[in-house]
Amino acid sequence: MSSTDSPRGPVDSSRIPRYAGPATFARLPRLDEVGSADVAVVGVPFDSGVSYRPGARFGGNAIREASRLLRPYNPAQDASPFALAQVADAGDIAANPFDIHEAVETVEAAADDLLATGARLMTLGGDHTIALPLLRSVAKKHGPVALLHFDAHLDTWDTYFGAEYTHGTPFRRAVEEGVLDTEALSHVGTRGPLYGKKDLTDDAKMGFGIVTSADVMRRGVDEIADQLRQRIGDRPLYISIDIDVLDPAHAPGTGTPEAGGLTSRELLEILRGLSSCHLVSADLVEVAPAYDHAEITSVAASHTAYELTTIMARQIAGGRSA
Ligand SMILES: N=C(N)NCCCC(=O)O
Ligand SMILES: [Zn+2]
Ligand SMILES: [Zn+2]
Repeated sequence: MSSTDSPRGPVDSSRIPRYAGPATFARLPRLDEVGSADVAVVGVPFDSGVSYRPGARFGGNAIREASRLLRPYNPAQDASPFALAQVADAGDIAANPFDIHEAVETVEAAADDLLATGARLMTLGGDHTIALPLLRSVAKKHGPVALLHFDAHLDTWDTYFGAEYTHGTPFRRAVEEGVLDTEALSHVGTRGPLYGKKDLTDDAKMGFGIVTSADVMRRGVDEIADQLRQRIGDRPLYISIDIDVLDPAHAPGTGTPEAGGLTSRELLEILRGLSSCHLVSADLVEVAPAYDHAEITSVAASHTAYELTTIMARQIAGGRSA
């Protein structure tokens, strides 16, 4: 978007029924219709890194479908994100489903290209493997970034079946590669059985702090958001959200569900509490629509991506650099 143009927003659902036409995120224009964007919503239909149920390759398009009902004004953040910044749907990155190493390279290169245009990324997965190339790309631009990782799982395991790139291992690789600022790493919503206590000690050695889903329930969303904000400070922040951070009642459509998770209300409120953080890009992964019911999961995901997009748009409008 050139500085003189105002952003092109979503299709007006009071004139064209919201269920008409092909789905883009929030009925926004495609990136090729607007030339460039401040926030690029991009899909990565890739799920060859999963350890249990497959199907997250269909997540991005399910979120786009569910996002038809989003409206332009976000009262929770008192902002009209699509008027504050040009947000556009950049389509999908074509990652090779039969070669994980090649797919990881493809995602990194495509993210590099989008970031080089000055856009921030709101990536719709895909499985959690894709966080690694996205973090590599973001770190090339910003240096090591703070990470807020919302997930039932740690995803700092070493390998599965000898494979280093899987959906359970991206954040260990990211720490090893130096793309994360190890002073500001937090998991939020962690719960469920582990392979052993060593999973936790290894994770702590990498620098991660853990806010369990029980912590969120006991201490409440405001206190948790305050604590996270303090840890992040002014650092460039990347937020990675695995939809399985939500309880299976709120997100049945995912590959490795664990009981006892966050409500969608808790997740959305914690994110709103982070609106002053310097959010440089974000991903939302592990939506697997084949296990969903009545779009429960993809509706929650669409609202989650909307809050993240709103945070980025407000900062862009406030003059904060990408
Ligand atoms: N859903 C993600 N990203 N990871 C789960 C890996 C859990 C496991 O297979 O042990
Ligand atoms: Zn997970
Ligand atoms: Zn995960």
